[in-house]
Amino acid sequence: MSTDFKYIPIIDISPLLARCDDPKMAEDPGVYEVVRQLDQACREAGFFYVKGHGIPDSLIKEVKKVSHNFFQLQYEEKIKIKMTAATGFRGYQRVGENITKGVPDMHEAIDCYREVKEGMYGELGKTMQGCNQWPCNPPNFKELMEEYISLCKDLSRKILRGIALALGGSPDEFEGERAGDAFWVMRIIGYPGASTTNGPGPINDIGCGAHTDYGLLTLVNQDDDITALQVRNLSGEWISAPPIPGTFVCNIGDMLKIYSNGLYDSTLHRVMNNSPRYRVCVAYFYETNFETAVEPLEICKQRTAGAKKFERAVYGEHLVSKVLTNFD
Ligand SMILES: N=C(N)NCCCC[C@H](N)C(=O)O
Ligand SMILES: O=C(O)CCC(=O)C(=O)O
Ligand SMILES: [Fe+2]
Repeated sequence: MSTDFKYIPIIDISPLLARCDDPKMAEDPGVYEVVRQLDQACREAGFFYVKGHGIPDSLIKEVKKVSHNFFQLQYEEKIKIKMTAATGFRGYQRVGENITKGVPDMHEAIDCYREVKEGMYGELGKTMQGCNQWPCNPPNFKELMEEYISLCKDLSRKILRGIALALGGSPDEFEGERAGDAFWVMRIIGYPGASTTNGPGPINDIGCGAHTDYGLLTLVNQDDDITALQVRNLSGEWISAPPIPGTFVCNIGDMLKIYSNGLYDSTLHRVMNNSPRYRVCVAYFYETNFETAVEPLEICKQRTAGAKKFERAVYGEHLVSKVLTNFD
């Protein structure tokens, strides 16, 4: 974020998607217009809504519905897929178990990651080794989520082709060695309603404390009717990202900040569910290849001559250091 934005722009990306795998996509006026809007949104807010994304509304809704149903179960039931170090930090965590900047978050969640097989990524990959743990109800929970993940992955890749053009690169800047074998994370998150935070039990109203996301691009599928996600602008004001039916909220992660040499920032955001109702959000995080060393792109260095140069980082190291400090 580098401005005092007051709202988060909405971008209809359908012209980009229509020409996305055409090598001449950059010459298309419709694509050009989407790229211009992406560039502006990424510079000004680091956040934007996408509509015209092509993921069926029925699937988007179903994913939230089964998530609500899971969180309504008794603790004994949810704990059957408990997240532990032995499962590569995959699975269910209770309210208060996730910690942001030292403070327990008022959310429960199921964390999922791309599968990491034994020996993959050597020593670095060890922390994340494991398979996802899925609730057994409904019986198609896993299948539904895997279908959703596959569509989110494809959509993220396509949005990044637009962002690559916006940075002045070629469309496949974030493919191949950089993100051609993208790692991904998905968090199915539940935020109890505000009234349940009175009396014994949860002790603050921060659903998720201020943080930035770790990778390239996040796709947020949030419940309709509850405004809880807030994004910080340059003056430090918290700007709401209310649900807009038919859209995803997208935001830039730390790896894209580095690639762009700070042209685009990974904007701080937090979640406060002040509504009395339980809120669900399913966040999909599209990342670089696990072992890729991320450094500012040459084209971005030229455009930011003299400005701060960001340090080289390895995504997998960044993720592991976060995962190891996210839980008590
Ligand atoms: N994979 C991603 N980006 N997860 C975002 C979680 C943010 C909260 C976490 N406790 C933290 O402090 O990072
Ligand atoms: O609940 C939300 O709207 C966003 C959650 C989030 O920022 C995250 O999980 O990284
Ligand atoms: Fe986030």
